[in-house]
Amino acid sequence: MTALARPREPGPPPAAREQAGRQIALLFREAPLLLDCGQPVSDVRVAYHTYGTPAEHAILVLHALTGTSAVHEWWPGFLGEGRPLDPTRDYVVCANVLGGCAGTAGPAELPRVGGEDPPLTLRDLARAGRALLEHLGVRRVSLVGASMGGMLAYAWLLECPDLVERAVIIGAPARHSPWAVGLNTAARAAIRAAPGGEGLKVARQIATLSYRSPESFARTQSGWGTRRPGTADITTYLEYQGEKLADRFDERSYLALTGAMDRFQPSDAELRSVQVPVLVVGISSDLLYSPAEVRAYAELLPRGQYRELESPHGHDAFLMDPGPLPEWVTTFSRP
Ligand SMILES: CC(=O)SCCNC(=O)CCNC(=O)[C@H](O)C(C)(C)COP(=O)(O)OP(=O)(O)OC[C@H]1O[C@@H](n2cnc3c(N)ncnc32)[C@H](O)[C@@H]1OP(=O)(O)O
Ligand SMILES: N[C@@H](CCO)C(=O)O
Repeated sequence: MTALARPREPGPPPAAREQAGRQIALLFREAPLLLDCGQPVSDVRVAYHTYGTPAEHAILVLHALTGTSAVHEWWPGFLGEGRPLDPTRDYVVCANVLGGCAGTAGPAELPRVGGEDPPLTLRDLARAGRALLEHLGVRRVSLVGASMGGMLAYAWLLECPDLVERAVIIGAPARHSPWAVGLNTAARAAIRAAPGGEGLKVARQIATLSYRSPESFARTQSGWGTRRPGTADITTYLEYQGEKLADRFDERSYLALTGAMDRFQPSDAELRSVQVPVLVVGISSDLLYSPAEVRAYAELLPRGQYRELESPHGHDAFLMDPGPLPEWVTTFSRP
């Protein structure tokens, strides 16, 4: 990998905002975390939020690619009394993933391999999450994950079958298709070609197109010149989304996490070994992970069920147009 600009001190990127209620655990002090690449890592910092009263059973929320542990910020409609993640009856836990940039140890704090950031795997991320659960005294979990969080739920099902009671996987495949790897390849190439933030902006523009749909943008961004004379609204929208991500996210985390998603390639036989009930939700207009692709993985799971969220807004419908999703999560995620 070409050296990326903006070398900085270990820790979250300067732009990362402190979040209310965020807690930090220092894990792997006595026995190191052994990454799948063979590197041991000690003293791993994990940032997390909890909601509700500590209990042996938790609902573990697994966030998407650029997400954080602050579920109340990015999924407010799902968290609260009477909602799917109800702190008056559930113990809800969400941790920023290993390799992320919202408080948990990111690539700059992990050992380099061959002069590069370590090739993290989703199973590494699950093992780091498992250590947090042990730290919190949690013995059984229901998983709720969307997008990268949904792929990470598949990794948890395979890596920690003794802990997982059930899972809700939203808008996620068990393996990345060539299409998904290709989109990430272009995004990473943009970051490497223009390190220091400019490439990350382009990566976000590419990703944003894959997170929505032609109909979604026809409905919301069909104007011209609303923000800048003579310029299509979709152009200024994508530019703005790129700026916003570059302000809050770290390019090395983007490379690490998209790489971890791409290299997660469990076999059909592994997926057929999953013993717990799993609700898999596809999104009707998802261009990144088609509903047919998502459904095919549900059908490999012995106790998989499939439902489809009808929305014109594409992959990000789980954030912007969830429809009946809260009800589905409520009925499925509790023991
Ligand atoms: C599951 C997870 O972990 S996700 C967590 C990490 N990700 C995030 O926190 C971001 C999640 N949010 C999103 O991705 C989006 O907000 C969505 C998909 C939920 C909703 O998308 P949208 O309805 O397009 O709203 P979005 O917030 O992206 O855009 C609105 C912003 O774009 C601006 N905007 C809208 N149209 C234009 C335009 N044509 N040109 C320039 N700017 C524009 C608005 O002024 C607004 O600005 P603001 O953010 O400063 O208030
Ligand atoms: N838009 C969300 C979901 C992408 O999968 C994110 O940025 O994390």
